Amino acid sequence: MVTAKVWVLKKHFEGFPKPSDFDLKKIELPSLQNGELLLESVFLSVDPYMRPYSQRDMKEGDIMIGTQVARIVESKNPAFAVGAFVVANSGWRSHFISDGKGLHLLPSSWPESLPKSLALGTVGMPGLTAYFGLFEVCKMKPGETVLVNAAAGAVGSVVGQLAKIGGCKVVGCAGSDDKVAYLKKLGFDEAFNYKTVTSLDEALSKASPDGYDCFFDNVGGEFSSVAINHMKKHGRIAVCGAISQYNDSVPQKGPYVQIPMIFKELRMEGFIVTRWNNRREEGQKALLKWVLEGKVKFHEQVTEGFENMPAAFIGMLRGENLGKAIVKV
Ligand SMILES: NC(=O)C1=CN([C@@H]2O[C@H](COP(=O)(O)OP(=O)(O)OC[C@H]3O[C@@H](n4cnc5c(N)ncnc54)[C@H](OP(=O)(O)O)[C@@H]3O)[C@@H](O)[C@H]2O)C=CC1
Ligand SMILES: CCCCC/C=C\CC(=O)/C=C/C=C/C=C\[C@@H](O)CCCC(=O)O
Repeated sequence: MVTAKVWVLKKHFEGFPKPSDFDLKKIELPSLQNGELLLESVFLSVDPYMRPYSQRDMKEGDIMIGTQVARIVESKNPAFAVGAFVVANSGWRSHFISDGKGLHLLPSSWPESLPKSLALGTVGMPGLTAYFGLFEVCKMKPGETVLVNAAAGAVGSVVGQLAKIGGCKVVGCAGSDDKVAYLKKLGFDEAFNYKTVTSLDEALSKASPDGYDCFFDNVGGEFSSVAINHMKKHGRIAVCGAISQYNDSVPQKGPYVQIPMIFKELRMEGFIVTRWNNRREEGQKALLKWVLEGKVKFHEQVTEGFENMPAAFIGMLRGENLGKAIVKV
């Protein structure tokens, strides 16, 4: 019998999640039935979506939602060999049993030199979000100017690098000087710390006096209300996330955007990356190639220990991560 450790949502979050909102429990796993496999989580992802989704999809006592890279420990399923690695969507669990549905084997071309945790970040859901958000929603063209916020994060850092590969000028913002330095290292043309600029309006004008063709919005709120006024005519806004609002107990009341939308004839489109689940392989192949060519660089904020999952999650929401926030079991 294998004892699995799991993190449950003890209490729905009110404002920022607190350690006391979580509970660590143990579950005895049964023996495998035919067709089943036993897996152990090796890397787990902590992502912003968990904050709003927990409110919408979970009840108190549920195991926290999330994805992991897991190793197959025992298998009664011929499609999955012991020792292979998969990406699963099984939540905050140290071990779990699966019937194989919803498991994605890591591509056989996955080089030993590359950390398998990238399958949760740059070459996984966040990287695919950047890929499809840029190519399918922003529809960026060479020579255009792209703005991205939360730019030093899992999604934003890939957005900026893909935009550079696509021949664009790239402006990014992040919440610390270290993150800004990282953006410059990644090749962003302009980068600023939105927490320390005296005026966001001036910072956006200085970074691109002619304005922006594409705005990849990860943050929402006040930033977006200002940024929309810096869009060029026929600009496109990809509404990817609104992390500035996820932890609000009382919803923010933003100024209205209709006038710039009309006057500049903007297109603003929200999206969820699962829209392109049928093109997952295409995106992963392209991202893996760019990583191996050194054209897309990555950084992971790795927290050691399953017991530190809540801390890693809260830390990410507070901006403590540079690059993808990962927990190594
Ligand atoms: N639509 C979709 O399918 C998907 C959407 N997303 C969204 O993309 C965004 C980025 O996700 P991801 O890359 O995984 O996360 P990140 O790795 O970027 O981590 C979150 C970052 O958000 C920034 N942040 C947190 N609070 C605020 C705030 N109040 N104002 C401004 N910035 C803040 C912090 O960076 P900083 O130091 O810059 O403040 C923090 O590091 C999120 O909104 C997420 O929900 C992600 C995946 C899929
Ligand atoms: C409930 C209001 C949601 C508002 C928008 C919030 C977040 C956007 C975002 O971050 C979306 C992330 C999408 C992730 C997609 C795929 C998975 O890896 C997560 C699957 C979660 C699930 O559906 O089980």
